[in-house]
Amino acid sequence: MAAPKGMPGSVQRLLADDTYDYECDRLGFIARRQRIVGDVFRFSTSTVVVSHPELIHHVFLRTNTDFRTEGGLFSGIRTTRDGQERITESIMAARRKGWRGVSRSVCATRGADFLDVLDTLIRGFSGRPVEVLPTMKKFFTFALADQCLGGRGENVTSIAEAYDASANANLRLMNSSLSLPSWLPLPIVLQVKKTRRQAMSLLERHVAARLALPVDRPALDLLDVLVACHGPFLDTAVVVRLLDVVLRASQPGAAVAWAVRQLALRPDHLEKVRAEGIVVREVRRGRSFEASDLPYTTAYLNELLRVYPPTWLMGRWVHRDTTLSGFDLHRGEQVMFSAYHLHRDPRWWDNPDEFRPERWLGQDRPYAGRAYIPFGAGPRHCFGNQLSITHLTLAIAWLADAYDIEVLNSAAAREVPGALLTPRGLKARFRPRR
Ligand code: HEM
Repeated sequence: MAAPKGMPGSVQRLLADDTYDYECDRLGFIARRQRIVGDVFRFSTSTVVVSHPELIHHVFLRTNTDFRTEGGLFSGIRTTRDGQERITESIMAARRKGWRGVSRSVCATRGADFLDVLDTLIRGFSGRPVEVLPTMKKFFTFALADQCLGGRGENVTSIAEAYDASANANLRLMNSSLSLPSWLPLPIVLQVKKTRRQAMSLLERHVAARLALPVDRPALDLLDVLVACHGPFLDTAVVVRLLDVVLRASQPGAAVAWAVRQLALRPDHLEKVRAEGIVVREVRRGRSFEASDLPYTTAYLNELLRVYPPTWLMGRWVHRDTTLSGFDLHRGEQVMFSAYHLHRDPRWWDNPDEFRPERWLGQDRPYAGRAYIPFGAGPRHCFGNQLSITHLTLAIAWLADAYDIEVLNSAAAREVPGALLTPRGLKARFRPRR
């Protein structure tokens, strides 16, 4: 495929592109290239990186037309063009039904259950050291499975277990930046396929049982919404979509892990979150809730997602030949952009390296232009953003209020920019305060 003419960046080196340099230091590599080359640069013959918020926004807005999100080998069960089209249509149909994540009212009424499960889990460790990231990922997998599939009281535990195994295999695969062909019989590829098949078959049975219920019923969870707009789409498309949704539990899991680390590092912020503890205790007793009831914790979460965006790197496939900022892009190429770097760019933020939740408490947005994208933007922005904001605000407020948190290896827990940005290896102790 011909490279776009005139685009700055590496001219292909013999047998290599920038992959090696990138693999040595992903975050540093992007920052350096952007500084030296500019806001658009070529990473390899088929990949372009953009860093300017307006250009990123153009890509977001032109998704579903010039650009596509689906396209990777493991983004869905079907990799045929036809299958991808159906999945895209299924998602967009659910969005047309008004689904912007799980509705606020459903989130609110389930707040007490959510906190009960979190508290039981953390108390169960009885002050012993906890591996924070896997614990939180697993917790959110169960919380999401409940919210997306279990609104009618079905037991979704075994589906959540299968999802957890599938998510772990998937993350191991995605942490590698190599594109592995799906037919290659490598253990990791086989593991991804096997765990996904297991989760799929449990899910298919769950969906079939739900489809057998009367049609005119109120939507209590995401499955109800997808079933309602199921219409001409295959059941499998619904199932694939659901699998994808619950796999996203790793993202709130990563965000809470960052919160645990950050709260322990900054007792001044911890005290301000604790000052809102009374609200979260009332939620646990059944009071309904919106994130705005906890203004400081909400600001804290915004800052956390700025400095440590779990989806730190996003991308689009070029669906049809087009241009971006005057450069030609060809079908099949990829455009990548980094929320991490955008959120720390001094052109759009004051003192971007400072972790300061207070920047979110003023009347005005604390950034210029469109420089804040933890949940993406445009027609394919995050499906679960409302749910995540609700869950994360509650979880952070509860952990701060109910526990003394001691992080055991803050310096050693590395900022790992794999498929997600995570504090890999973080360990902490939680001691009940009352
Ligand atoms: C801290 C939590 C989360 C973060 C930071 C996050 C971030 C994102 C981002 C940045 C995107 C857009 C990716 C892109 O444009 O390429 C996205 C898409 C998506 N998110 Fe989330 N997400 C979170 C939680 C969730 C949860 C809990 C769910 C499930 C309910 C979810 C479901 C989805 C889905 C289904 C998409 C794809 C939407 C589409 O293709 O139309 N996310 N998320």
